[in-house]
Amino acid sequence: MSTVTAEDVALSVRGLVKRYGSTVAVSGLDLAMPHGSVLALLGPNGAGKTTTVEVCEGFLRPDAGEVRVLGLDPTTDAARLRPRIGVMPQGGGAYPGVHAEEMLRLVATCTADPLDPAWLLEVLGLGAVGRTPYKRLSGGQQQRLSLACALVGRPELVFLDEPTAGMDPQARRLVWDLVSALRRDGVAVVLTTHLMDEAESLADHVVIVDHGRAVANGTPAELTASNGANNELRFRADPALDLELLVTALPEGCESTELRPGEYVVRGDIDPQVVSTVTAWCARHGVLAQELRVSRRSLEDVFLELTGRRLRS
Ligand SMILES: Nc1ncnc2c1ncn2[C@@H]1O[C@H](COP(=O)(O)OP(=O)(O)OP(=O)(O)O)[C@@H](O)[C@H]1O
Repeated sequence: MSTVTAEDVALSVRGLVKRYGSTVAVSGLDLAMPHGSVLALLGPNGAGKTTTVEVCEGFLRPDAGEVRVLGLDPTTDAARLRPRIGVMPQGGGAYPGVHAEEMLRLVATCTADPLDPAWLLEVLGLGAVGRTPYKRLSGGQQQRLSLACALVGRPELVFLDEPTAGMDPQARRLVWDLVSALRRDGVAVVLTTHLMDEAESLADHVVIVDHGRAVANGTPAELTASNGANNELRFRADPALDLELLVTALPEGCESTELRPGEYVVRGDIDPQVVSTVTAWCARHGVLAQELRVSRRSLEDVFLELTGRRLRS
């Protein structure tokens, strides 16, 4: 039987703990991803995503646990690892007076076999602003420049911390296409995002993090299909329907909730019989069910179920 070694996976994290004083930012996190795949880290504000990424990038020292990036320890092997990874930090950042192209060329000189900076700027739609100082670029342009800096050294693994935050839909699509192209070329991509559609359409594997721990782990399809209840039936009607009464009419295992006043969901094994039972029950009680539809649970539904609806500070 063959053994999987740290070199066989792009990233391996076991039992990672990171504290800031009395704050436990990461509390025993495990991650693993193969080469040429996209891993999305999702989680509410303060869940520990950026801290995890910064430990993997070698910017923070872990308090406990084992981290291997491309088979190397990011703390002790930083000099060997840096040329092989790309980093797009949250919010970017640069010397305000530096021109976009100047900055990318500077980063390119630090790498062994860089891509052509002028070509990369064109690819990212920044060809026309190459001579523009960083501080005069729009937020979305600064983000794209930051992405260019992460990619110019032909990395084997890229860390993208909220790469499309603040981008317009066109720029976001461009970044999505780029991430897909990187993956096709065998590059591993670790992505943190608050955009569920971004994770759903890009990621091979999703880890939902809360309070520094993984609370769910799987492909987007696995996560949205968990518990065998991968469909749900939604409808709108007058608020405060007697759902206990509705549930007694439904097959065992189905449950119903009023998500917001007048917005209902039935979860369980939604088959034609359940749809017929709900509509018949509504008809019997004089309820007009509007916008009735059966759909797969979204990643956002799963995320909110696991991490709650309470706003994080
Ligand atoms: N330098 C720091 N000093 C002290 N506490 C910190 C520091 N950086 C992060 N924290 C705390 O660690 C916890 C995890 O923060 P982290 O930035 O890793 O979360 P996150 O999941 O990336 O959040 P967001 O989605 O808001 O970016 C939070 O409680 C945060 O306040």
